[in-house]
Amino acid sequence: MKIIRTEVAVIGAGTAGMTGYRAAKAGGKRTLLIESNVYGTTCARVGCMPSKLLISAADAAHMLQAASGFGVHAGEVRIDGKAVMARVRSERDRFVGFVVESVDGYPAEDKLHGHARFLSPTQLQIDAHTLVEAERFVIATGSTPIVPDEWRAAGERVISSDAVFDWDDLPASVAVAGTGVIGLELGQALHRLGVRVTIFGRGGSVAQLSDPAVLDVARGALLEELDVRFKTKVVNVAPQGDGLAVTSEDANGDQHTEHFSYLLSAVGRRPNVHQLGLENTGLKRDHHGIPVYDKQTMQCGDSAIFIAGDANDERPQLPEAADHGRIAGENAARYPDVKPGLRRTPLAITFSEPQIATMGSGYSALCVTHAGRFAVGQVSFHNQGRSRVMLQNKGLLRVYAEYHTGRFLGAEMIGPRAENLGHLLAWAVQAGLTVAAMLDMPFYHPVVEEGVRTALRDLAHHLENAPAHDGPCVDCTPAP
Ligand SMILES: Cc1cc2nc3c(=O)[nH]c(=O)nc-3n(C[C@H](O)[C@H](O)[C@H](O)COP(=O)(O)OP(=O)(O)OC[C@H]3O[C@@H](n4cnc5c(N)ncnc54)[C@H](O)[C@@H]3O)c2cc1C
Ligand SMILES: NC(=O)c1ccc[n+]([C@@H]2O[C@H](COP(=O)([O-])OP(=O)(O)OC[C@H]3O[C@@H](n4cnc5c(N)ncnc54)[C@H](O)[C@@H]3O)[C@@H](O)[C@H]2O)c1
Repeated sequence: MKIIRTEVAVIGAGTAGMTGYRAAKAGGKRTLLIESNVYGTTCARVGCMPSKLLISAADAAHMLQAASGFGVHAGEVRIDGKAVMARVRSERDRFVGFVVESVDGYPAEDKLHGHARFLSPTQLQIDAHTLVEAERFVIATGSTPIVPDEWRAAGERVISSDAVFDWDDLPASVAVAGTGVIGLELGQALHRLGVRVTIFGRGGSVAQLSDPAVLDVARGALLEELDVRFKTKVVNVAPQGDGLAVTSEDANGDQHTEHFSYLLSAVGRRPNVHQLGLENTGLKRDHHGIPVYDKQTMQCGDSAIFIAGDANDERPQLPEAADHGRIAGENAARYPDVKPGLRRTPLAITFSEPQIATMGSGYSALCVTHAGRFAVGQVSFHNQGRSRVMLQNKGLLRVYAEYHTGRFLGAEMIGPRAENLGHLLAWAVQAGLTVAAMLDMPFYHPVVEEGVRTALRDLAHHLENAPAHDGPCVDCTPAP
């Protein structure tokens, strides 16, 4: 058995791990990056980038059909599934290539291939070939799509998002289980590319939304275009011909069996913390098996072990993986003198159409932290000038602010250009702006941002009716 001694060992060469590796090296420590699979990251290989490539193809197909609303007729629309998937794969490979090129640039002695497992708080076993002894560790092992065992038993036509980007043609039909981010992004994209798609949601949730009013509008907007069956569970999956028989059950208990080429399981992702030997580290773990860690430093307890990216399941998104990785790597190098790193205002975007964005504190969280202490303003995009001009006048934006201080707290929306409005509003939250200060900012004409102004004016109006008995939040607002 080979033995390697190092100062920092980083487990996982995804976005969080690569960022953590670079930060620990910049902190002057001998660092080893351990990866069990191929290099290239989830984001580039099977995540953000290939999914957005598929969505862009779907947008192109949709634009041709939507053009008739402007009196512009494109003629017969033909979707060449092989060409669509060839572009998805070749552009994906290009992005993966950049990542692999970066890893190729790391010194050979800094890289080790194999599955890492803790034997003790200072030792890792790598497959059967190497023992790594390190002073400090960064766990950056990512997450894995959940495919329930009873579905998996139906064979290889039950897939996760990982499989979609390796298709060399578009299938005839796909059942999607889950109305989360992946279910909606991929389900809508496939539908727009001519695939027969049914999306099953066991409840009424839509992506990351929590505000009942926005959820209501979101469900309506999706149902106008897509076959989404809310409150309907997939109860049985069985092989049938070259596809699957999928049986679902609605809220009345009525069952329905339909044939699909594939079942795409989009019911969430599980952090990769279960085959890591964490029981040998002495770390305290939560009920999901994730080590209890500090969200500002990424440190697990007071140990020399740090956890970053999807592995800690806090905000499983690419920008967070990079931030976590940097903070974890810097602190691994600095240990025991760890410091809080920069955590940004939460921002999440679902690339459906209409797009969905949430930023700052969401409605359900505010109902707990600010019960009775926040006001709500809103705008419907139905009659919003520029949105109507573009034939994208669907959606609702709800904005939240604290009574008395007028501090802007967050927003949830489905609507046009949500990826852009989401950034604008997240920056306002992080800058600590009040609603009055936001309304002092420039707004051009005619722009979708005028819709934001309408919502903020509505919010300012509601802030004037602050309940007299309630002071500002003592836990979260600086003293006057
Ligand atoms: C379909 C899809 C679309 C997405 N779209 C977006 C988007 O548009 N925007 C966005 O912000 N986010 C998006 N995400 C989320 C984003 O991709 C992830 O949050 C991010 O890539 C996580 O990075 P990571 O470094 O934590 O994990 P990863 O990149 O998965 O890296 C973890 C690495 O650890 C390795 N590993 C695991 N266990 C071990 C072990 N024991 N030993 C050694 N190595 C190990 C794995 O092989 C892997 O290479 C999407 C995700 C998916 C699935
Ligand atoms: N645009 C983006 O930023 C983006 C895109 C894709 C993925 N992601 C990340 O990947 C993560 C995982 O995405 P996801 O869509 O798999 O998870 P998710 O948590 O967003 O959604 C899972 C959905 O499946 C439902 N569900 C759970 N069990 C079910 C069952 N047995 N049957 C039917 N439905 C069931 C849940 O209620 C939920 O609505 C996201 O949390 C997100 O952070 C981000």
